[in-house]
Amino acid sequence: MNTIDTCHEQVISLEHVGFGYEGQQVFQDVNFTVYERDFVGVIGTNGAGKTTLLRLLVGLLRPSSGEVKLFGTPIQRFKEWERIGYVPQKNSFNPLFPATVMEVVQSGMYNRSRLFRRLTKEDINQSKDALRAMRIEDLAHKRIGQLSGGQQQRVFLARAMVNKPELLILDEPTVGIDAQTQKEFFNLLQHLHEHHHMTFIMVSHDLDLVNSWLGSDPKGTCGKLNFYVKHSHNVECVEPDLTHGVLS
Ligand SMILES: Nc1ncnc2c1ncn2[C@@H]1O[C@H](COP(=O)(O)OP(=O)(O)OP(=O)(O)O)[C@@H](O)[C@H]1O
Repeated sequence: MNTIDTCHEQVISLEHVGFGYEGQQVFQDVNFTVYERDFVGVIGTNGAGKTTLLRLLVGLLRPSSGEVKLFGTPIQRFKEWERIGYVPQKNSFNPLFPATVMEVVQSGMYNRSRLFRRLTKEDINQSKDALRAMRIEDLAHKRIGQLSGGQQQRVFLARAMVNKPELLILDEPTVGIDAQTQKEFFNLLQHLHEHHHMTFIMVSHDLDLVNSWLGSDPKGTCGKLNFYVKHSHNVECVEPDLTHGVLS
């Protein structure tokens, strides 16, 4: 996808990828590459295949042809899922789900190797930082099922960011979130992209936002999908927390 800048490692590559549901072809022969420190905005009409594309990238769907690679490894052999944060479209918790907001956010820190390990003080500070980034510190001890849809979405975003993933995959992340929080969230994403060596791929219906941030010229197309790409070469911040650059 980003044909100009080859100074960084490949984070995602799709090589001749095809996919269809029960005979209905969604993609054919898709080729693109996302490099470290790219921010990719994916725009397309309803049904164009945006969610399907992201589900292929996180291994929830398998391509019917071609190959998906993450960080240079074919996805069927990829194991380092803690390097990736994913926020699917339209999450919601059953009102009876027993976990608190803090527990849901901290569940983003577990992977197979850490499953039975106690959280360290640093882990706890990191989870508080993610809650602060999404302005939900005051909800930390509430049950997730009792929150509004927009509040729950903020919890999913905090959960995806708690490990400070190298690649963040977002499917219409701010649907249902109020305007002020959306603005703060996009400021945070922008800062993380520009100064924290993170790579992003985000589906959005907000063409104005994508154009104002990533430019009005798509760098690639795949069927009915358009990819807008911005690459960062900015100096990186040394501060480890998520919120230092954007929130007071
Ligand atoms: N589980 C499924 N089984 C069969 N067909 C599906 C399934 N999920 C999606 N599709 C079809 O695949 C195509 C792409 O769907 P997808 O959800 O990826 O589109 P999208 O671009 O994310 O749409 P939207 O903007 O409405 O969210 C659509 O024609 C849809 O009807």
